[in-house]
Amino acid sequence: MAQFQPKLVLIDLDGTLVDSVPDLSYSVDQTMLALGLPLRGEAAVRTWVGNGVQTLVERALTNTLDQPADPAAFEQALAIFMAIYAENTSQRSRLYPGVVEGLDFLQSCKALKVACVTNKAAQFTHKLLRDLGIFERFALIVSGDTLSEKKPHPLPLLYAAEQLGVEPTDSLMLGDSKSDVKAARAAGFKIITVSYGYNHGEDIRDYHPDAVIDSFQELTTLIQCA
Ligand SMILES: O=C(O)COP(=O)(O)O
Ligand SMILES: [Mg+2]
Repeated sequence: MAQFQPKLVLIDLDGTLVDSVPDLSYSVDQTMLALGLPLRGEAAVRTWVGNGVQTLVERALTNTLDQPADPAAFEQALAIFMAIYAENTSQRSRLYPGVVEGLDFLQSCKALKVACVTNKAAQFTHKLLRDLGIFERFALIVSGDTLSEKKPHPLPLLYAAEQLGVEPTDSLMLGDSKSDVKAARAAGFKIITVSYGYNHGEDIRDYHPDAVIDSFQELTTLIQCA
């Protein structure tokens, strides 16, 4: 990708800023234990994260990526998971190496706005960002339950751009999954993905983002301050 001069960078949360799977898989397994179901383990949960809390619970219940769960069992499991994850949102989760340096670089660009767009529900998004010390870094946070649609729908990206007064053609999404690529393409944003995140067991390169980075520190070579 040629060097890009965005006026807005939207950053995904799970798998991009934060390795949140240790807390998510702990909470999934505690939920399974409470329901008398087999534990699912961290490797499976890693392939299930990225489409919001409800889809994660449905996948955990069915032990599949795409089978529907029984509605009553789902409601029960969701309530248990929400209570456990509320108490286990951040203690096992970590910022990926290079994230702080990358945010420092983006925030050194005076004309650049930085926001967070995640499919994670707002109550968990805010707590996780606060507990890891980066809540104040974002001009706007759009969570999975902020709007009527989540990524891969373009609405959260278009909403953020509109709120911050930037055109989609001047905007860049930074994410880890095919939902981020699809949302960015549909919104008319550029898209850079990280190689280390969660993409349902698939190689993110197969979705043809504009660039793939191994660390946020590589942003200094890809992005020019406008
Ligand atoms: O699935 C989730 O809850 C969040 O996923 P995201 O931060 O990668 O959008
Ligand atoms: Mg993600």
